[in-house]
This record gives sequence, structure tokens and C-alpha cells, in this order.
Amino acid sequence: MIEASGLTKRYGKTLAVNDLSFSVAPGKVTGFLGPNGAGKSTTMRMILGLDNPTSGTVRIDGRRYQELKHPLRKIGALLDAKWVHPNRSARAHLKWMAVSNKIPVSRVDEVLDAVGLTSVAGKRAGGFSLGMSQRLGIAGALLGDPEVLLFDEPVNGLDPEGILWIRQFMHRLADEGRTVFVSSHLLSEMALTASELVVIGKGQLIAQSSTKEFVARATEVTVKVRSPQLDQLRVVLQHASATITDEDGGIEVSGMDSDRIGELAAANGIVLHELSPRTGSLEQAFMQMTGDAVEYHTELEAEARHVLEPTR
Ligand SMILES: Nc1ncnc2c1ncn2[C@@H]1O[C@H](COP(=O)(O)OP(=O)(O)OP(=O)(O)O)[C@@H](O)[C@H]1O
Repeated sequence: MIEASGLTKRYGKTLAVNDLSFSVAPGKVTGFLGPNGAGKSTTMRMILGLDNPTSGTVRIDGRRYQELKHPLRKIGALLDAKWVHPNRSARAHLKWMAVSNKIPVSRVDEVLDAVGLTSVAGKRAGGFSLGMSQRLGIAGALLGDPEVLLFDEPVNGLDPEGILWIRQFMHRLADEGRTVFVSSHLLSEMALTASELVVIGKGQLIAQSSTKEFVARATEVTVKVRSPQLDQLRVVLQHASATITDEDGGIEVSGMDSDRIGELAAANGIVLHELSPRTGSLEQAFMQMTGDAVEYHTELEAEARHVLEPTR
């Protein structure tokens, strides 16, 4: 469990993190989202004791990082995958980490196996691809068999296979009962990886909720309907105050859920060929919720926001 309370970090005039309170529970993957410069890395550094808060606290299972007796056995982190001596082999790098943190060296081969690097364990880490470096970074995070894991942008620059591997690996770690806190800019990937979210903007908390709730709250659910009696259905739905938009091969209905549409169709003897609720995407929800917290909008973002918020 990670618990931040009133966490604040000021760098000169910049308030990087501003009175931030949230908690990250075990047994789940929690995504940490925010626009560029929102304060995610600063928050992660404070969790790991690499930066001191200006005020407020962040605790790992009730203790500040500095109070942990064996920090690597409590919390593991992947912050920068390329943080490895390039001429050291993967195994030598992990052995050095294990020895300097009083972790049994026997653990090295276990974590190499867990991340699928056994066959290249003797090779120079400097020659590793980004995907292999990420795996080595994750192996390092797992070395102390910690209950809490932090990953900052673990899928950046990875190919689809690498991304899938990381997603499945995070789910496995959470299923083992660990606390998994992960930041990423790839929102479609986060929608698949994280069941919970902490969303920040300009250093402040915007939302903490399940991913499902976050998307449902910020976006409208519409229903795609196809019917051979579309004209008749249109009249029935409009009479019941639904909003209808024509689209290829059918209509999109808003302001009414799919159950009600199905009931009205049945009551009026109208055949339906399709009745599909459509929830918004995490991208849409994120832009809706963090719009005001983005300092510099690009033209593309402005255009997308215009499409998403046609009434404004
Ligand atoms: N060491 C530092 N000195 C001064 N300002 C800093 C320092 N570290 C971060 N900042 C500032 O604090 C704010 C938050 O930065 P941070 O890197 O934590 O954001 P982030 O959410 O991780 O961003 P990104 O997604 O772009 O990595 C930014 O305005 C940044 O310029």
C-alpha cells in the first residue's frame, strides 16, 4: 500500500506537486496518469526517497522510504531502463545490485528467469535492445521480492510484443498480491493494463477511481442501433426524448440506454439487427478531465477537444 498525504514539492517558483493525496492498494495495477509536466516523475521520486517533499508525506505500508530497514525488499522500481553499466553483463549487474543490498545472490537467476533473460544473462547489457533493457530493469526491481512496485513509463518505445509482455507481467505481479503503480502516456495500453487510476494535472489530484468509473464519468455512453424498420424506430425513440444521429447503416442514440431502446422496440413490434452500447475511450476521458490542466495545447489536441466537446 502506498499512501500520499498532502504531498507537495516546490522547485524554486515551480510547484511541481501540490497538496497531493491518494492511495495505491495491493492486488491491483494502478495507473498513474497526467499530462506532460503534471508531476508524475517527481511524485515517484518522492515515494522512493530520491527527492524530499517540501511538505506532506508519502508512506509505503505505513513507513517513509527512509524508515524502511531493507528498502529493496519492500519496494522495487523501474525509473530509467538504461541505468546500467554498459560493459557489465545482465547477470553481473544484478549480482552487484544484490550484493550491495544484502540480497541473496541466488535470487539473481530467479529474476532473470522471471523476465525471460536467462539465455542472454552473460551478454553485455550495453548491447541490449530497449525491450531487453526494460526486462533487465524489471528484474532489478524484483530482486528483493518486494510487495510494492513502481514503473515509470515501462512500455515507452517498445514493440507490440514487448508491450503485451509488460502488460501480462504487471497483471501477474498484481495477482500475486503486490501493489503495482505504473505511469504511462499510452492511454489505450493503460486502459488494458490498469484497473485503477490516479490522475493528476499541474501537480494536483484530478481523480482517483477505477478505470471503468473514470471513463464512464467523463464520457457519454451512446448506443449503435441497426433495424430494417429504422424510420418507425426513429419516431418511437424521438417521442421518448432520445437524441438520434444518423450514421452508416443505422443510428447512434444518446440520452437512453440499450435496455430501454430494446424495450421500446419490442413494445412497438420493431425488429432490431444490432443494439450495441458504446462507452468512451480512456483517451477521451483523459482529455475531458485534464483539459484545463494542460499548459500548452497542440493544434491537434485543440481539434480533438473541439470534436469531443461540440457544445462548448
Ligand atoms: N529537478 C527539478 N528542478 C526544477 N524543476 C523541476 C525538476 N524536476 C521537475 N521539475 C518541474 O516540475 C514539474 C513536474 O515535472 P515532472 O517531471 O514530475 O512531471 P511528469 O508528470 O513526470 O512529466 P512527463 O510526463 O513530461 O515526464 C515540471 O514543471 C518540471 O519542469
